[in-house]
Amino acid sequence: MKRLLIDFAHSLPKAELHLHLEGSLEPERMFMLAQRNQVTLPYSSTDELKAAYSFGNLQAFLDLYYQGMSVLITEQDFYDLTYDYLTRIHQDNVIHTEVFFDPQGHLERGIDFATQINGIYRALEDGQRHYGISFKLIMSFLRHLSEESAFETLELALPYLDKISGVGLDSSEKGHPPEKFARVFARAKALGLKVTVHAGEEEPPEYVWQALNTVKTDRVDHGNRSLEDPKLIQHLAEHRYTLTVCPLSNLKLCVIGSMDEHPIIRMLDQDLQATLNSDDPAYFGGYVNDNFTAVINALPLTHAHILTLVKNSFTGSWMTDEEKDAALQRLEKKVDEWSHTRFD
Ligand code: HPA
Ligand SMILES: [Zn+2]
Repeated sequence: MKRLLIDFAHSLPKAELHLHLEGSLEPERMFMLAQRNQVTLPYSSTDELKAAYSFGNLQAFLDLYYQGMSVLITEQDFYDLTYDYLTRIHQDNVIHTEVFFDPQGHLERGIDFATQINGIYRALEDGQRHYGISFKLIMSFLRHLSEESAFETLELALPYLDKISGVGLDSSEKGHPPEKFARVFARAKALGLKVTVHAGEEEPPEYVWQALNTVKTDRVDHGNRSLEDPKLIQHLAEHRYTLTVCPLSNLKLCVIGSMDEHPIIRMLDQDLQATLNSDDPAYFGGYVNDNFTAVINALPLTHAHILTLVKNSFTGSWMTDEEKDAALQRLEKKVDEWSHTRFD
C-alpha cells in the first residue's frame, strides 16, 4: 500500500518552492569543479566528503555549505550547477521550480553578480526549453550579514530585475530575526519583487510573526515552529500562507528527532497550506520525490494528503493564475490515470 502511494506521489507533476541551488551541488560535481578551478577541498574523496555530512544543527550544515560553494568560480560553473539540478528534478516530474541563490556567499569570494546570475539564468532557460520546466529565480539575503550588505546586494541586482522574481532570507536564523531586514524587504517590495522568508525552522513562532507582520512576506520557508502557537496557526490558515516544508532537511538538521515525528500531517490537518520540498538535496539525502517517499514511509499519509501537498505546490507558487490553472489541469489528468487504483 505504501509502495502504491509512493508511486502515485512520484508520478504527479509538481512544483518545488524551496531549493537552494548551492545546496544542490552534488559531491561528484563539487570535486569536478574543484579540479577544473584548482580549488583545494579539505577532503580526499567524495566518500570522505559525504562522511562529513552529519549535522547537529543548522549552523553545522551552513559551515559545510559555504565551504562547498567555494568551487563555484565561473559562469559555466553556475550553469552546470543549475542544469544538473534541472536534469535531476525532471526525473521527479517537477514541472515548475522556484529556486534560491545566495549572491553574498559568492560576492564575498570575489565572484561578480553578473557571473552568478548569467550562468544560473542561462541554465534555467535551457531547462525550460529542454525539459519544459518553468521557473522563478529568488535572490536570498544572508541574515548573518548586515542590513547594509543586503541593501548593497539589492543595488547590484537592479540591472537584473527582469530575471529575478523575488527575494528571500536564509542562513543562520538564531540571533537574526526577520525584522533586522524589514527596510530591505520594503524596498524590494517597492521594486515589485515577491518576498519569502525562512522562519520558524529553529527559532520560535515570534520569528514567523515578524516575517508576516513586519516583513510582510508572501510565503514562509519551513515554519515548523508555528505549530507551537495556536493563534499563529489560525492566522496562517485564515490568510492561506504557503509553508515550504522540507522533511529530509528537518531530519538532517535535527529539527525533528525522527521522521515519524514530522509535523506534516498535523500541518495539513490544521488547514495549513504546506508543500514538500528538498531545501539542499545534495546535503540532506534527497530530491523532492525522496521527500515524499520519506514522509509516506514514516507517517500515515493518505492519497488525499499527497494530492493536497502537490496542489499546494502550484497554488503557493508565483505562477500567474492562468499558469496555475494549466498546471492543475495537468495534475488532474495524471490523477485520473490512477482512478482505478485502490490505495487502501
Ligand atoms: O535550510 C536552510 N536554512 C537556512 N539557510 C539555508 N541556506 C541553505 N539552506 C538553508
Ligand atoms: Zn532553505
